[in-house]
Amino acid sequence: MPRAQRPARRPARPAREGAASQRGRDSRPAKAPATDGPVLELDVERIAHGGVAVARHEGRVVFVADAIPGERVRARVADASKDRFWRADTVEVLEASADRRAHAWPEASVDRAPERRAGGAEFGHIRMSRQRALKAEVLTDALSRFAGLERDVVVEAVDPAHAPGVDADAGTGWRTRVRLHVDRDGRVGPYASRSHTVVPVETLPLATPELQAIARLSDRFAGAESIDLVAPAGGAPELVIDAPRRSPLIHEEVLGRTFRLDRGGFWQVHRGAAATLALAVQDAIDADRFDPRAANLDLYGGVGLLAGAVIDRFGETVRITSVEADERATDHAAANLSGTIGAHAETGRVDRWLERLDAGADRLLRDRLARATIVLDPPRAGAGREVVERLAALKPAQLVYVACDPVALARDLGTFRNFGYDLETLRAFDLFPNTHHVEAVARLTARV
Ligand SMILES: C[S@@+](CC[C@H](N)C(=O)[O-])C[C@H]1O[C@@H](n2cnc3c(N)ncnc32)[C@H](O)[C@@H]1O
Repeated sequence: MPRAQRPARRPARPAREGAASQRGRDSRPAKAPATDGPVLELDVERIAHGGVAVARHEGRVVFVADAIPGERVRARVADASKDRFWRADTVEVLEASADRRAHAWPEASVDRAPERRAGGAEFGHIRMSRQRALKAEVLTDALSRFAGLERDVVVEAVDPAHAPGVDADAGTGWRTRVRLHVDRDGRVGPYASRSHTVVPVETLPLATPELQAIARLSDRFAGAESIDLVAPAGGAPELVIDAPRRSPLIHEEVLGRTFRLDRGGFWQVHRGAAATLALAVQDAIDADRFDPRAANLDLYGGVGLLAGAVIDRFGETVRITSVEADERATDHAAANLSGTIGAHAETGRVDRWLERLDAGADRLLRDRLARATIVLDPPRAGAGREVVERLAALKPAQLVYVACDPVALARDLGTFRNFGYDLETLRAFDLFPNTHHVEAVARLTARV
């Protein structure tokens, strides 16, 4: 039976986002978009990073929401505060793309006023194959602009075998974590796009069927701030009112491995994402370059998902250290990897941890690092120049970079190139159907 829990006291607000994305990076502006801006007729040219498309009005770039490249739309200007570009929301489609479809989440549809559209499904009006093609374009464009790499990318759908309950054709039923917000009247819903306005909803089609069943969307939660819905693979779905900072343990199961974690801790959101990424990392590692006795690393390791994937591919003799900033997650990683003698989990910020490693490494350790495979899965901002420089200086045999932001990935690949590491393989996955988000897994090796 699903359980509903309420802590005795209101906790500090956890640093997590709304329904649009739940990977722990916040890009919401503080203000609600204008509702009285001018309406423009626009020819939509191409897709941009961030789920909007590019059009032009009197020479100025206008980023348009809820449009598809090739369409002609009427769009209301929501933000004209910048000289270089404006933001606008489609209010009417004058010439529709052949790829336009009825929105996967009617409460996010262009039929509603922009400020009443549920956020978190900004590609829901686009056919699935075109959604993936647009995500591929964004990735290709970012690689070209920020890394100087000309490369075509295919965005792969999640294998249905790893995603029971997910409707792959509609891109629905996949979200195992949903954060909803509560308005002043106690009504519950996601924020509207780019705002803090709560949009009460009656449906949550992107959520897994078990979360849809327990969501209590017509209830009033007077005095509460947020509602979290969590559907772990290894237990009952839960509805949590105002999640406490310290949350109880849950279990996730991935390809025969069980992971324990905090209910409020980081975990991949799509029902099939953890398996997809574990397999993709296994696949990305070049076995000829892999040395189980080397000082292998799993950076930004969370509760040890990807270290576990490395061990599962290469066996229990693997030595690997998982590094993660969150102490609770590190504790779980230590427990989750405890079956492997050579696996360790350490708490630390990757930049500082690498600095200490570099300062203290003797010749033997440097040799083990030079034979290492380093997996890194940073948050949305990417690893950044300092971490990339430090990693390249260790001269590892190969790196496997898991990325949830195409521009951050491309920037870091550009830096890696400057320090002698080239992109060898790249795959991309549609782990966030009906949103603009895309995940990529890249292998880098030293230029010879
Ligand atoms: C995208 S998640 C990946 C987690 C894990 N690889 C997985 O797939 O479950 C990024 C992780 O990095 C951690 N993190 C964020 N910034 C960090 C930093 N500077 N140093 C170490 N860990 C960090 C977060 O707490 C989070 O667990």
